[in-house]
Amino acid sequence: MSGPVRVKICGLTRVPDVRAACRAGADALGFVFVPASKRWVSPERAAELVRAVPPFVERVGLFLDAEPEFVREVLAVVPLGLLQFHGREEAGFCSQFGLPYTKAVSAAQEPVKEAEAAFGNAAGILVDSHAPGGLGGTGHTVAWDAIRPGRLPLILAGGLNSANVAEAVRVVRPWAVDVSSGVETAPGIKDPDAIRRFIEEAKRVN
Ligand SMILES: O=C(O)c1ccccc1N[C@@H]1O[C@H](COP(=O)(O)O)[C@@H](O)[C@H]1O
Repeated sequence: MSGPVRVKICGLTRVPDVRAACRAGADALGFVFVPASKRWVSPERAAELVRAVPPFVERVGLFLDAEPEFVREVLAVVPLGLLQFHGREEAGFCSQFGLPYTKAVSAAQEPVKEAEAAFGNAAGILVDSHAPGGLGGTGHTVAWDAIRPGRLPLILAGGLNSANVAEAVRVVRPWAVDVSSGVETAPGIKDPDAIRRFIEEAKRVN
């Protein structure tokens, strides 16, 4: 890792939360296009949310075993800059949309090195506590000391919050951290104070 860790706030569903995250210094915002998720947003709703995102804040679309036609439908309506795949997608699938992508892998099931071999053209590997095929955003942490960053930027997710993110960054030294449930009062409903505290805590680690 070099410089302060980057922070992605994921699972936004409301314009005021988008604005609060940007004001607090978020580097990236995530929009969940997974119908079974409580944080699901329709493409039209996501387009409205993305209109509230200022320049230089990355807009990330999260998918889980979606049909390629659905990803294209979303891209036709929502100007995303990065795709995040959370299911059993393979590298060929992930790279067909003309946008950089990150691949989520389960910390317990796939070491980062193996993931990098399988997803060599990814922009980064996201380590989460989810099992492939299952839903993410569980709020469960992963065993940080078992994670060995490889050559690709590593994004650490899974159960992070303002009380544990500084320690997680110190142990793993990721390129970025990603949080959803740790800054919420309910799924999809973000708490501006929790977002602000989370970003402060993450970025204070040298
Ligand atoms: O947030 C969701 O509902 C979700 C659904 C399907 C796949 C991933 C999902 N969220 C992602 O899971 C990680 C960890 O989240 P948490 O901080 O533990 O709640 C993060 O990348 C979310 O974007």
